[in-house]
Amino acid sequence: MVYDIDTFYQGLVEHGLILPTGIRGGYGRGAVFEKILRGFNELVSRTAADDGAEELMFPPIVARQLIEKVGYMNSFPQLAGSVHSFFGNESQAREITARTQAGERWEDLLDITEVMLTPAACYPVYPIFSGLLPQGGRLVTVLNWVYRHEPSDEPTRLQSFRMREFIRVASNEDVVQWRNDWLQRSLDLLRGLGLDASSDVASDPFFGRAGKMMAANQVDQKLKFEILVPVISQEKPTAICSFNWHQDHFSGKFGIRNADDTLASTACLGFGLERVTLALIKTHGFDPSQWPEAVRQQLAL
Ligand SMILES: Nc1ncnc2c1ncn2[C@@H]1O[C@H](COP(=O)(O)OP(=O)(O)OP(=O)(O)O)[C@@H](O)[C@H]1O
Ligand SMILES: [Zn+2]
Repeated sequence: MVYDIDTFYQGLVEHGLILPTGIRGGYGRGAVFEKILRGFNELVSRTAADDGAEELMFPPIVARQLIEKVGYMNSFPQLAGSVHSFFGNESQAREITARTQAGERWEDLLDITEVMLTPAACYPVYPIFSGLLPQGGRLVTVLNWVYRHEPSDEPTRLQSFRMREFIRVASNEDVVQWRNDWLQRSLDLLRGLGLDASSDVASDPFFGRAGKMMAANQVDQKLKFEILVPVISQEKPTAICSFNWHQDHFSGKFGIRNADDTLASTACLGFGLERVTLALIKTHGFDPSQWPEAVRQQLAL
């Protein structure tokens, strides 16, 4: 297999799988790309069918207060996306028109709104767990568009993409057991699609010098695992699925308690749906009609 970012990108464009928009990491997705992505998402749903996860849906915006409360701006300010709008009067509106027509900067005429773009599909879920959990805790699944400010020419690094997540809230033991089970289940699922998947301990891209220590701590405590598949490089495989154990980070902030009144623990796992789709395309080729029959069947292609 040859790994070259430009050739891969060109191939994706030539086969109509992705549609350039002029935004780095913001290309459109063609019908075939979407069919693969949805096929995979449904395969995940079938795999998890007996778990009885509650399926919830949120818009791709979150309350600014939620972002502040979970400390996102301390950890990942470089990735944040903030929504601003216009609150001014007639003359200020005319000023915007004049400046945009003159090619001048105009954003100082905007103000922040009450919302930010959702950085991870699981964030809106934690506040709804507040209070006393039922015996055995809860399991929720969500699919959402997320935003991260990391413009790049790599087709696997997007500014906006979809995450299919499962979020478990329960006692420490139950949450860790659930995470371990799903790590193996996800590996089996991805290998069953012919992907060269392996797992490893990982860390989040925390900002700055203090962030380096947080990342080291995360690795030491094995709080984050990733499943990796070679997509744009053999030496540096791409994370297509992540498992995060937050311990009592969210439970403490939102007052989430187990049925026995102890502080709960949370964990989430997220499939990066575009990355899984790209890993399948890289592995099996640009034309899904030529993919192995067993893979086509599982994805209902
Ligand atoms: N820039 C990106 N472009 C495309 N896919 C991405 C990008 N960043 C992350 N992903 C995908 O999303 C998955 C989850 O990302 P990440 O681990 O950062 O979020 P998370 O597990 O929800 O973390 P947390 O909830 O703790 O913020 C990754 O495994 C990857 O597949
Ligand atoms: Zn998550």
